[in-house]
Parts: sequence; structure tokens; C-alpha cells
Amino acid sequence: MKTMREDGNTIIGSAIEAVLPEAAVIKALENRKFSGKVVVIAIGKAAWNMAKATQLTLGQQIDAGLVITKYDHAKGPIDGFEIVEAGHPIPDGNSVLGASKAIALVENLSEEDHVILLVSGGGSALFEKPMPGIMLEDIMDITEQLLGCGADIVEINTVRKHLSGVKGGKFALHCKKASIFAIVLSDVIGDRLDAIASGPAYPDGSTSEEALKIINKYDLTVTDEMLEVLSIETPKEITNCETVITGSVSALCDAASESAKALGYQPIILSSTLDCEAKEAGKFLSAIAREIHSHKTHLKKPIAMIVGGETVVRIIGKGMGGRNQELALSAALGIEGLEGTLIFSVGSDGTDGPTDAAGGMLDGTTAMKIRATGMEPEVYLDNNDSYHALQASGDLIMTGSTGTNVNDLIVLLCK
Ligand SMILES: Nc1ncnc2c1ncn2[C@@H]1O[C@H](COP(=O)(O)OP(=O)(O)O)[C@@H](O)[C@H]1O
Ligand SMILES: O=C(O)[C@@H](CO)OP(=O)(O)O
Repeated sequence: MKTMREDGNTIIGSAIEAVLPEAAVIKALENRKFSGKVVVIAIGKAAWNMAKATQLTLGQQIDAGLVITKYDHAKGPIDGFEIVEAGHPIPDGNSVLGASKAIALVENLSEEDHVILLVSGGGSALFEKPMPGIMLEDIMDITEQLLGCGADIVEINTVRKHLSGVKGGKFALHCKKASIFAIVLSDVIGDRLDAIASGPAYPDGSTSEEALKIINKYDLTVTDEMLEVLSIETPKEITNCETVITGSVSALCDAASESAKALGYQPIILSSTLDCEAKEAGKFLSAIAREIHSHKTHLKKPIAMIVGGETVVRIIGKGMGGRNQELALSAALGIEGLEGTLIFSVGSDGTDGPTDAAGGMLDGTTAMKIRATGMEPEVYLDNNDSYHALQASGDLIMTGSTGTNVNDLIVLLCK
């Protein structure tokens, strides 16, 4: 019989496999004719896989291609493509270099030409051209503030879109009259196209007023120049772009559910839109686990509770971690000593926060193992240092970059 940890790893493997973008990209390109010059621009953490699928489908039809992805996310050269790796979640000079190369490829195209834009999450950091008057350092600083203040991705990107010359539909303006066909892999709850990678070619649904409200709500520090630029509206109408959306956290949950069922668990998808604080989600899941084991519910073991979404973290400590690891450490405290329980939380992109781990997988022994090393898990949780606590118990999930990005998967297994 397989262990619960083996079951957990099987579920992670099958769920991620099911949301790799290649098949969806090939399907989206099927039966489409592209006239004139064809330029392919791929941005985001899944950019390499999406570009590779496009190259295999269109081959010689492509006149020029560019992949802009996170460091260590390119898996080798792609015929006819230049590859730029850049900073994420904080943009860096290569994010600006990548965007300037993309603009150079599209700005002289004419009406007969086509831009195939492959968009995946991560694009906001990886693809950047600050608005006139704004420095890259300003964007780096506000990004750091936004990521640590507890703002959700829609709020974060509302600010980023207003400060950038390629987000919030503004990349479409650089393509002038060329036709854009965008294939978008969703990593935003509700699949908001103006939020995924900050919607480079999609009409922006957010306003300057909202951007300024977010600055006030989280008490963010901005310069006078930034305030001025935040007051400039983003494009509300884009006429040269057709968009197809593929993949989502729901598909990730469905695949996890199928896999759990095949392993003998009764799967229940609790939610595919989780967006609360990571710590709270960990507490809540462990409360459910305790309830299931108390036999007071009608829920029959073995059972798999499946949750998808993207939690948030308010960073108050100085430690290292990510939202999945923080959820996992919080759950480890909640189920300390409980048998027959496994919980994992994993980012489908394979990286959680600024760490090399994808998330954490824990059971009733995790907190005890951390304590056995002389570390207090509560202290590590308070210091946002989930990485080192889970490293000590051997409970980090390490997948490496997966080639996709459709949000996070959280599963509770009870036997
Ligand atoms: N020490 C930490 N503990 C918990 N979360 C953190 C820590 N440092 C950064 N984060 C979180 O990591 C997130 C960015 O990481 P990442 O996994 O790359 O996000 P995404 O997958 O959405 O791109 C931010 O939302 C930030 O709040
Ligand atoms: O690029 C972005 O804006 C977000 C959402 O799409 O992705 P990530 O959270 O992976 O940075």
C-alpha cells in the first residue's frame, strides 16, 4: 500500500500535468491563418512551453519570436526565438530589456501583419517599460511594498498597470495596426483578463481612482511623479486584439480530484477561489481535518478535500517563505499529533515566493519534527520564515519550474 505522502505526490504530479499549456496552445492555433509577418511574443512563467508549442505548430510561418520568462524557466533554445530571462516577483533590468526587444519587434508592423501574444502569470514582473517619469527602481520598490502588504493580485496589478507603459492594454498600442491574437493561461481567480500578467493587450477595467485608493488603503510610499502618473487613465478600448483564454485553477482542482479518486479517496472540491490569508487557510483546513477524525461529521474516510486559489500574506517578519509554505506551517501547528492526515499546498508554477520550493507537505509529525531540532514553529510562522521551519522537518515540496502557472493547489487527505 502506498503512503499518504506518495499519494500526495501522485496528486501533485497529475494535477500539474493536466494544466501544462502545450495542448491548449496547439488547439487555440488550430485552423487559424496568419497573413503578413508573424511575430510571436511569449511572456510569463509558462512562456517557454507556450512558445515551444507555437513554434512546433506554426514552424516556418513565424518571422520572429521572443520569450521573456523568469530565471531558470527556459528549457533550451527554440528555433527562431530569442530568449530573455528576467526578475520575478520583483522586476529587474532584464524585464525592461525584454519589453524593449518586444516593442522593437512589433512597432513597425503593418495592418496585414500578426502578433501572437502568449501570456501567462508572472508577466507583470517579467515585462516592464516604466511610464515616462518613472524609474525602474520606483517600480521595484512599489512592487515590494504591494507584495508584502496583503493586497490581492487585482489590487497589485491595478497599481502596476497605471505605472507601466506595456501593461493595462498599453502593449497593444505599441503594435499599432497589426492584429494581435492573444492566448492567455489564467492564474487569476475569476480569470480576469485585465489582471492576468496585467493584461498587456486587454482593455483595462481598473481606473486611476482605484489605483490611488489602493495606495491609501495600504499606506504605500510613492513619489510625486508616481502620483502624477497614477492619475493618467489606461486604455479602455483595444480594437486590434482577439483573446483566447486557456487553463485555470479549476482545471487544476478537477485533475487533483480525478487523481485522488483513482487513489481511492472520496474527493470534494471545497473551493477553487480561495483568497484569504495563508495562515488562516492553514488553520481552517486543520480544523476540518480534526472534525473529520472526530467522527462527528457524515464525511467518510478516506477523503480528499481539494482547494484552489491564491492566498495572501502580510509580511511582518524577516524570514523566508511563500504563501504555500506559510499555509503549510500554519496547518502543521493545527494538526500537530493528528494521525492519518496529510495536507499540502503547492504553487502550480513550481516556485513559492522568493524560494526554490514549490510549497509544503505536512502531517501530524511535522510540528514535532521542527521542535525536535530546537526550533519553535510558532516563532518561525510569526517571522514569515516557513521555508526554514519546513526545511528542518524535511517537508518542503521541490518540483523545480513546471512550465505552467495556474495558481495554487491545496489538498487535505484523511484516512
Ligand atoms: N517570507 C515570506 N513568507 C511568506 N510569503 C512570502 C514571503 N516573502 C514573499 N512572500 C510572498 O510571495 C509572493 C510572491 O511569490 P510567488 O510565488 O512568486 O507569487 P506568484 O506565484 O503569485 O507569482 C508574494 O505574494 C509575497 O507575499
Ligand atoms: O503576472 C502577474 O501579474 C501575476 C498574475 O497573472 O502572476 P504572478 O502572480 O505569477 O506573478
